[in-house]
Amino acid sequence: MTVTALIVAAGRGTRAGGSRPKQYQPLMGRAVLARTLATFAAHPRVDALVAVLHPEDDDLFAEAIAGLGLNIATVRGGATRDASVQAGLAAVRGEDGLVLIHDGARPLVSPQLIDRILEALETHPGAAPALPVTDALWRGAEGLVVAPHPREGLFRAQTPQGFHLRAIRAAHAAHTGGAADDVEVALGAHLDVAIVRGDEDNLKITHPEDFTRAARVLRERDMDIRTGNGFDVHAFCEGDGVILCGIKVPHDKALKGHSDADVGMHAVTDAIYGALADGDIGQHFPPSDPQWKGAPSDIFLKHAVALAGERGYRISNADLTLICEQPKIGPVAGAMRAEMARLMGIDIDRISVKATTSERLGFTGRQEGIAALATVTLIKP
Ligand SMILES: Nc1ccn([C@@H]2O[C@H](COP(=O)(O)OP(=O)(O)OP(=O)(O)O)[C@@H](O)[C@H]2O)c(=O)n1
Ligand SMILES: C[C@](O)(CO)[C@H](O)COP(=O)(O)O
Repeated sequence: MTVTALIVAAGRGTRAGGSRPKQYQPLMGRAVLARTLATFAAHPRVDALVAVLHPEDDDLFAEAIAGLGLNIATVRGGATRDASVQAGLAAVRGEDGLVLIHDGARPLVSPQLIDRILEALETHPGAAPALPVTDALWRGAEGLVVAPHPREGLFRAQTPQGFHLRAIRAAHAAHTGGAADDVEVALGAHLDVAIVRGDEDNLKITHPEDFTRAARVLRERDMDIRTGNGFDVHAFCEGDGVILCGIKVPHDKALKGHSDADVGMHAVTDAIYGALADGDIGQHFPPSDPQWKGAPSDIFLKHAVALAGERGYRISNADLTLICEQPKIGPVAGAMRAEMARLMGIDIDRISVKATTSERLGFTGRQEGIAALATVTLIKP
C-alpha cells in the first residue's frame, strides 16, 4: 500500500517564541522542519510527502528545504491543527493507501518508530505512538494540590499517527469541533487505534527550552563511531626472544626492525591512526629519523592514543591477531592484553589478543617472520 507522510507545519509556534515560527528555527544548524521532512523522505516505506504550510511561510519553507532535493507536495493550512490536517488529507493522492500524520515540530522522529506504526497498521485501521504516564498525577487549582488523580491507563500521545487513508478521511469529514490530534478524530468515528510504544526522544518543540533538549538528543544520536585496521610484518633475525605487545617472549630468534619491532603493537597503533584517518606509524615516526632506532614501541602507541583523545575519541576496543607458527602466543596473551590495556588506558576486557598459524604456508609458515592484523574502534560521545 502507498504510504504518504502528511506533515503539519502551519502553526505559528507562539509558545516557542523566536523571530520566526519554531519549525523554521535552526536546531543544530538545520531547520526543525527540514529535519522532520528528511527523516520521512529517507524512510524506505514512505512513498510521498505532503507538507501543510502557513500562507505566509513560503519563503521560509523554500529556505528550509533548499539543497535537500526533496520531492514534496505543499498545501495551505488552516487556523487550527485539525483544519490543517484536513487540508493535507485532501492533497494526499489516491484512496486506499496509508497516511502518517506527523507534527512538523517533532524533528526527532526515528525510522524505527515509523516502522512500528506501519507494522501496527497491518492489523488496525489506526495506530499511534504514546508513552505511559509514569509520574504521579494531581489535580490542582490556584497553586494548590486539590486531589491525586489516578494515572493508570493514561498515556502521553505523540505523532506520527498512522491511519488507513480512506478511514481517516471519512472520520475527519464527519468530525465537528476541534481535536487535539487525529486519534481523537478517529475515535469519534469508532476506529480502533492501536497504541504503539512511543519514544521519549520524539519530543515536540513547544517551548524555548525544547530546542536545548532536542539538541542534547541530537548530540547523543550523532555520536561518531570509527573503525580502523592495521597490518604489520617483521622478519626474524638472530636473537633470544621477541617483544610482542610490550611483553618479552622467549624464542630462539628476535624480530628485525628499526624500533623494537613489536609487530603487534604496531598493528594496533596503525589501526588507531587509520580510524583517525591520519596516516600511519611511518608518517608520524619516520624510520629515516635516527632517534627512533631501537625505540620502545609504546612511544608510538601512546602517541596514537593521545591523538585520539585530543580529537575527542575514546578507544572502545581493539582486536589483534598475531600470525606465526612460533612462539606460542596463548600462554602470554593475558600478559599482552594487560600491558596493552595499561598503555591505552582502557579496561582489559576491551582488548583481545589472539593468534593463528598460517598452516605452514607462506613466510609466516616458513617461520621467516610474524605478521599482525588489528582492528580498533573509536567512539566520540
Ligand atoms: N493551525 C495549525 C496549528 C498547528 N499546526 C501544526 O501542528 C503541529 C503541532 O502543533 P503545536 O505544537 O501546537 O504548534 P503551534 O500551533 O505552532 O504552537 P503554538 O500553539 O505554540 O502556537 C505543529 O507542527 C504545527 O505547525 C498546523 O499545521 N496548523
Ligand atoms: C498531536 C500532538 O502532537 C499529540 O501530542 C499534540 O496534541 C499537538 O500539539 P498541541 O500542543 O496539543 O497543540
